[in-house]
Amino acid sequence: MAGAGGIRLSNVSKAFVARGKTIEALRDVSLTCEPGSFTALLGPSGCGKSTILRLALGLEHADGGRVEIGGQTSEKATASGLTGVAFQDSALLPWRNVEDNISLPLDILKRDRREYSAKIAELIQLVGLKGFEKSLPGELSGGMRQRVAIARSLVTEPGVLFLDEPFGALDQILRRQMNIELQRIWTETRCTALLVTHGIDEAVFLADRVAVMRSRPGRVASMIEIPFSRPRSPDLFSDPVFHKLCDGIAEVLHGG
Ligand SMILES: Nc1ncnc2c1ncn2[C@@H]1O[C@H](COP(=O)(O)OP(=O)(O)OP(=O)(O)O)[C@@H](O)[C@H]1O
Repeated sequence: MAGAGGIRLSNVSKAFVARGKTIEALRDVSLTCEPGSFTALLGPSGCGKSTILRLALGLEHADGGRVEIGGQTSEKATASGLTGVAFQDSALLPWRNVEDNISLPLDILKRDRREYSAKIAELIQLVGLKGFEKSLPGELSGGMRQRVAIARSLVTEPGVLFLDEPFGALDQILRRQMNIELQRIWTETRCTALLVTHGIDEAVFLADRVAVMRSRPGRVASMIEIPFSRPRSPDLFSDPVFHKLCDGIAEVLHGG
């Protein structure tokens, strides 16, 4: 790994103009994720969570403030392969098999895929897809496709990993399993992770800190430290202290 880089947004603002109307997606957002930490972003629909990720990936430009990834601009961080990203809909190319989908970022960054063959095999093992190397996305279940997306996000050995509702389309049971797997994968890679999610329990289970956002304009309303030690056991999901914390976050989220 290139070394976990931190994520720093300082007083970031971003507005969009659509159909003659200005939408203030983010106003004065500051967020710092220390190297190697796991942060979850929770908030109502439209509060600007994905916009933060898009700014951090250099896919959008802030109107004001600064975005730094590992001390670099987001564009430089993305171009150097410091960042990895996995989206909700897995976004796999249907004509590429598992191995070829995982290696896609290498093609984009014009890296020699042959140098990564051991890494690709290791990632396939890490996400539990050994034996499916040559399978096409259409031959995989939703959970397996998301595992491919996670493996793909890790192929450049990124120091910073962005996850935009990676398990949002999965049912509750599979989602829990994937949460447990993601914890294991993150523990092995120790990259800096920023997870966008609508799941309070998912955020509390995985993160060191949960940032709760509010909308119109999008802003960080509260930062909650998660006290549970690691590794976190699946039993945590049924722990009364865990539930109390989730209930407290739900109150903050719903404006309590
Ligand atoms: N390209 C765009 N053009 C116009 N408006 C946009 C654009 N991208 C985002 N927005 C607006 O900015 C606001 C924040 O959007 P964003 O997708 O970041 O929210 P979100 O918190 O990720 O929502 P969700 O949880 O529903 O995915 C919304 O009001 C959205 O309509």
